[in-house]
Amino acid sequence: MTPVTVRVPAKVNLQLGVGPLRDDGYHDLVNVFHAVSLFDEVTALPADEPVVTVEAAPDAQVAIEDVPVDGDNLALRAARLLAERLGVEPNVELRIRKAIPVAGGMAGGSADAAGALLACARLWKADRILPALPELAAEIGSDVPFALLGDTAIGLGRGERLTPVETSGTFHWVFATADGGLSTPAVYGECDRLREAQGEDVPWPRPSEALMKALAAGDAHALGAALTNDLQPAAVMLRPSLRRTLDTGRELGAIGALVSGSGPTTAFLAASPEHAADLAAALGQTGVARQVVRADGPVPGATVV
Ligand SMILES: C[C@@](CO)(OP(=O)(O)O)[C@H](O)COP(=O)(O)OP(=O)(O)OC[C@H]1O[C@@H](n2ccc(N)nc2=O)[C@H](O)[C@@H]1O
Ligand SMILES: Nc1ncnc2c1ncn2[C@@H]1O[C@H](COP(=O)(O)OP(=O)(O)O)[C@@H](O)[C@H]1O
Repeated sequence: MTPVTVRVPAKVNLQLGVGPLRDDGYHDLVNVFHAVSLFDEVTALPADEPVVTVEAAPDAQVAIEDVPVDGDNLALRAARLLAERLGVEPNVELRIRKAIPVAGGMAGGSADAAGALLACARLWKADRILPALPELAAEIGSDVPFALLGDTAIGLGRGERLTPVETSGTFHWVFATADGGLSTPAVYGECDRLREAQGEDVPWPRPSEALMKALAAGDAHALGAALTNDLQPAAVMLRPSLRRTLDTGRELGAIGALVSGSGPTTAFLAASPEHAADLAAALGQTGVARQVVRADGPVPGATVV
């Protein structure tokens, strides 16, 4: 059996509308996912037992020591789930090469899970299961189906019910990663706490028309003005230094700035590739980020390379 390598993109949320807390502990969302050209790679090889290894991609300053290499690894969980569904032994070695920040709000673990599903389906010559992968992906995590799909899409429900969104052209991003991650459940919990303290009813989130128009027109300035993230106040409350990072990016000329998902990575939109290069260089010099990374979107989802 030949090894199979799959490349999977990170995401940034262009709109993250968070509805009330549901009885099952999740929140209904309007989650506009946008896949960007920062990729993890997952290679699946035959093995005597399930095993996972993790290494950093060249030049990527990612905290691989924070990634579990036991049964908690999302890629390994995905491989086991797929094997169970196919009725085969989950005997696979998964080699993960990470460029996506760990616990950074860019869905790196979800990307690895999606990559493992596709790589194992190919390794085990089970193409018949490919149409069922989005459903299996949703069992692993709310963000995993999008990592399979890629490009730009609205996620409803927990974020797993996806509809592609029309876009034109390419958008140019600069990401500032941070030292240490933020726990997704902790950020949702802080969001609930802040809302309760404010005592207001939580409005039902709706897709932003301004955002959809900006995406369809390929209008970066309009997109920058339409970016929203309901988790941002909670992420900033838990990591107050993010306020300064966001302000610095705006002062340096970003046409849009927000926390990526549950954070702590921050995302800055540029008007052109040259603007992105200038912005990245300027942000890098301020020392507000662990690492400054440029990426473009949208890009396709999990792809065999
Ligand atoms: C916030 C987002 C934005 O895309 O991602 P990150 O920025 O962390 O990558 C997602 O909603 C995270 O999705 P994902 O990381 O797959 O979450 P899951 O494993 O499904 O759930 C982890 C926990 O997050 C909370 N959760 C998740 C999704 C959702 N719609 N409502 C929630 O309240 C719940 O506390 C849940 O137990
Ligand atoms: N393959 C993996 N890559 C990264 N994190 C993983 C992986 N498998 C499990 N995890 C766990 O999931 C947590 C969240 O991971 P990640 O997807 O990187 O962040 P986020 O949900 O903020 O986008 C990490 O803290 C880590 O403990």
